[in-house]
Amino acid sequence: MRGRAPAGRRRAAGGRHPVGALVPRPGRPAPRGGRRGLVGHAVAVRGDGEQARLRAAAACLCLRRAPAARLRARGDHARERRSGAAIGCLRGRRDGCGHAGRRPGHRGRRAAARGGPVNPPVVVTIAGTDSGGAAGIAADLATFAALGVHGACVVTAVTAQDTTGVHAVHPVPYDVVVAQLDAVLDDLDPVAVKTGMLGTPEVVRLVAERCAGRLLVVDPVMVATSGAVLASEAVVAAYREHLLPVATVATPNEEEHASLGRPDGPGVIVTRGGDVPTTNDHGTGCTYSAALAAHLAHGASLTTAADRAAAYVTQQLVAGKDWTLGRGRGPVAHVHTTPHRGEIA
Ligand SMILES: Nc1ncnc2c1ncn2[C@@H]1O[C@H](COP(=O)(O)OP(=O)(O)O)[C@@H](O)[C@H]1O
Ligand SMILES: Cc1ncc(COP(=O)(O)OP(=O)(O)O)c(N)n1
Repeated sequence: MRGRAPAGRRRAAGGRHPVGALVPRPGRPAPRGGRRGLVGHAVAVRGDGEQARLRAAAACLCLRRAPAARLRARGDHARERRSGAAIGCLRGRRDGCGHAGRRPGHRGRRAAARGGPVNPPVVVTIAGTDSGGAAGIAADLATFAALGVHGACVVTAVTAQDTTGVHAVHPVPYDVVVAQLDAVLDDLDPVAVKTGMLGTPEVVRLVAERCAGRLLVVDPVMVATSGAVLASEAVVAAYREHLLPVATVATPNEEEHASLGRPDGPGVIVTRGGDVPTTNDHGTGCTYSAALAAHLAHGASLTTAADRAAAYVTQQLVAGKDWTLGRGRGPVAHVHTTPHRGEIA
């Protein structure tokens, strides 16, 4: 649960190279050719009450890539699947489409042909760190791991933060954010992108430019639980102008929704608390949007992904409700009931 600060405040809101240098990677393979296009139509979703009510028209957001595109254009999903070409479709099996996830690369296809393991979907979070391990990158990567996707990360800001509040924010230099994003997009080719605290309008624009056309979950983080402002007016304006128009789905809470001018176009889920009685809820918004991105990456429809994300947050809030970590608003649980304890199976 992000803070409920007054509306006005909410809106303000190798080797011989030196440490931190950007080191060119010799012999790096050229990026895979062709940019993916997202075809299909986004889904009209809007929150209107206790939990966002989803008005989702089923959408087929297949990621087009020849030669699969020809099959897909004919709507021949079964043949496409047999050809090993199915990738990132937002209509899950339940919706009759049957796409399960991204197209595996050649190593994945060979492994699959042998009956071996296939690659997990890759999801990248572009967000800030929380030194307390509750929100931001920590929440996102923990949630991705729990939900069976490989998580990559682009760090936009470092925060000194704990259960009592945000004590300092240090934006990561723009060129370092660009370098992280280039590395992940070029090499790992994530099927989905999730954004959290972006920090500056320049980074908001960068993400809009570089990530349009992928499954894009935008959590427009503006204020922390503690009331600390994490986005300026200029960042909010950049969300409206650049990022929301290219998002697959945005997950503002009610205050953020108001700050953004109450967008009600395709793909808006307004989040709002829930029934679990707990004060250990620092990081719920990040966890919810990360879970949503993970389920979309697995090929769930938006409706299904939203339901599963809410169920995941509920489960983790229940798991941590009696914790007494820290002196303030405790973290949503990012641990699980069957942790690996070091035994060899
Ligand atoms: N106390 C709670 N019990 C059950 N689910 C919750 C609770 N708090 C949050 N959630 C779930 O997490 C989502 C995001 O929570 P919210 O408080 O809106 O996030 P934010 O931190 O962005 O304000 C909610 O829509 C809901 O699904
Ligand atoms: C680095 C960082 N990013 C995001 C938040 C906000 O987290 P969220 O889960 O959306 O809301 P709260 O947990 O703060 O209620 C943050 N605090 N830090």
